[in-house]
Amino acid sequence: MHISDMTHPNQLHGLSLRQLEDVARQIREKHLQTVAAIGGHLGPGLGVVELTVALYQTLDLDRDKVIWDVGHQAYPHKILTGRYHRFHTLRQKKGVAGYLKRCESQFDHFGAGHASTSISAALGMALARDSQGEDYKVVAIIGDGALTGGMALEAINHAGHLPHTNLMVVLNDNEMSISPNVGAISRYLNKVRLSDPVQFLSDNLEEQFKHLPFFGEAFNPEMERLKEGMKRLAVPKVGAVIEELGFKYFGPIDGHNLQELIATFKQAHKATGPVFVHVATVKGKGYELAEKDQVGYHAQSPFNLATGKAIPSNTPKPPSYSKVFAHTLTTLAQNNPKIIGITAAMATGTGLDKLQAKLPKQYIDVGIAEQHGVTLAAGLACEGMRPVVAIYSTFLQRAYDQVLHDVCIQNLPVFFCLDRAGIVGADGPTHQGMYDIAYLRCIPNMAIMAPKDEAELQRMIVTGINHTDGPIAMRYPRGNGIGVPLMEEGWEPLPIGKGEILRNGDDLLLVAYGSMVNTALQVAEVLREHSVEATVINARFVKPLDTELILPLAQRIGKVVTLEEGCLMGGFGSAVAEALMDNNVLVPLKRFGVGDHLVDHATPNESKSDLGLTSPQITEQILKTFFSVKQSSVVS
Ligand SMILES: Cc1ncc(C[n+]2csc(CCOP(=O)(O)OP(=O)(O)O)c2C)c(N)n1
Ligand SMILES: CC(=O)[C@@H](O)[C@H](O)COP(=O)(O)O
Ligand SMILES: [Mg+2]
Repeated sequence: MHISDMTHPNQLHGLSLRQLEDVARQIREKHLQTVAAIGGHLGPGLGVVELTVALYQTLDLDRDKVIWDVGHQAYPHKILTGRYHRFHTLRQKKGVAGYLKRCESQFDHFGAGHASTSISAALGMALARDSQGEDYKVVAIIGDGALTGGMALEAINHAGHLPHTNLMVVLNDNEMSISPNVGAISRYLNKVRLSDPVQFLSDNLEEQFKHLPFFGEAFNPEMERLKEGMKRLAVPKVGAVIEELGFKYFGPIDGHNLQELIATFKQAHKATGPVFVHVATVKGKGYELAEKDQVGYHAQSPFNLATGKAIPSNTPKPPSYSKVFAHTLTTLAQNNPKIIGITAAMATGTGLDKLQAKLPKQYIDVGIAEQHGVTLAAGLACEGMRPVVAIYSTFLQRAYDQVLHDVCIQNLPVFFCLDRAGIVGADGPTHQGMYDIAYLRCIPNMAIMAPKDEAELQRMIVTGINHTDGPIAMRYPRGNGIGVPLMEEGWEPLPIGKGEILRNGDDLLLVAYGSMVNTALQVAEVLREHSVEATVINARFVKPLDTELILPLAQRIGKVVTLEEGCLMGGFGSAVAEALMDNNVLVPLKRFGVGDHLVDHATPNESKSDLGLTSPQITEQILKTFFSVKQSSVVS
């Protein structure tokens, strides 16, 4: 069977073990070739090739449901479910998504992207099945990293309390999150991984019993109860925690041994109630470089398969915002032991691994536990520490009540550094940093700022560290800075709530925020060619907004445009609009940002173009709206 002919996972049924092993080999090859060519998540999917083939061989995916946690590891799933021929479009505009999407395939039973949701969704489907008198299997596949997320534990708590609800949870335990996994649960699982399979020991004891005369042959309920009790006592307490939580535990099993996987899944399918199958895998399995550097090969840009090296880009690029953030914070932390950097399993993505390396005592990785991380920071702030929560804009959504309830209501000095704020590109709608301006701006006590470039980022970090009157949040985009000179130290803090005028002009007021300030300057230059002179303001803060600067200029110039890389509803433009209206400055205003719709996976430039957020598009819209200049007369 060639996987290019596979359109339905049920085609795995009836294949011999050798044929299944060949299918696994082909999938691994396709996964490797594709990710090397176009980039994406490499290690996670390599680790679940056999798990996917074995599980799907024991399911009927015309009826049964499979829910992958996160979904970054589900490339084998995509290859087996009819997307082989489109797989080369992975994470590209209008191509195959990087995570599961219900609208993409009948076999993507639940979408994700954010971790720790699979067991909740699976339990919901199982309860729906039972209430409708249906009879199909529901299986959640969750990684050991995702299992550190509170939602997963909430779902286990619920499922374990429903002894008659058939649900399988498959733990893909590779001892890794993006970085090495953290926490007591991970430690326990690692200990269990090293034990003999519970099932094997239990069956082995059963065999021994048969040779003991007093147990006899005839079925005797009393004796059965005695045997079960002795087995429970004799079998080491591996998996005991899981069993005590109401799950029947199977494992740990070798996640790359198809025969063992298939036998265990078949046995586990026979069990009733909640079932937990613990599968020990190797992240990056089958590609030596990824097995050796499991952090570095979690995700890759296009790379040379033979050397493992990223394909070099032709033009040298400025440092990334994350890199500048990490360097600046680490430098400040060296002189301030109260600074504690907190990440929720995103040490490499945020750059906090640099702080960890230099000042491990001032670094905390809470695992995929954003809610815990924020309230942990609140506790640290209560006791005079200077907690800095480095977190992607999209992942802070997971801890919204903790920001509001535990930090802002108590007006605690927590510094939130929101990376990946704005359009992120290939990760698509689940990862866009689209909403942080809106979701934070409405919370009392929160100050909110965004730098125009990587040099101002450094000044804002000092500003945030020094701001101890209450909580403060700073957002910055994914990717490289714009290439301005950076200072090694001695960064000057900024006055809270104050913007700056970057350019003067009497015909239009351009008020820009964060990553769109550079765009505003580009727009102003092109407008000049149409004899339109614009004033450009770098707002720096959306809360408090610098109304002393903005309102008089708006009143005098009489035409206002706002620019932000975020949702328009409740965003920066809304803040300016509210300030104009509340102060009776009734002038024409046009806001540029992201409308009330999701932003799908594409390159950031493709998304900006689709959203009308490129400089030429904004210029054209301004000329048309305010200066009745015809379309497409704009020099691009
Ligand atoms: C709520 C949330 N926080 C952080 C992330 C970023 N993230 C993506 S995959 C990953 C690690 C997941 O580890 P695990 O579940 O063990 O899967 P593995 O990569 O090991 O296959 C993290 C932290 C996320 N997707 N969702
Ligand atoms: C699957 C997941 O959520 C992370 O791996 C995410 O894709 C990282 O995003 P960046 O590539 O922007 O760090
Ligand atoms: Mg893992």
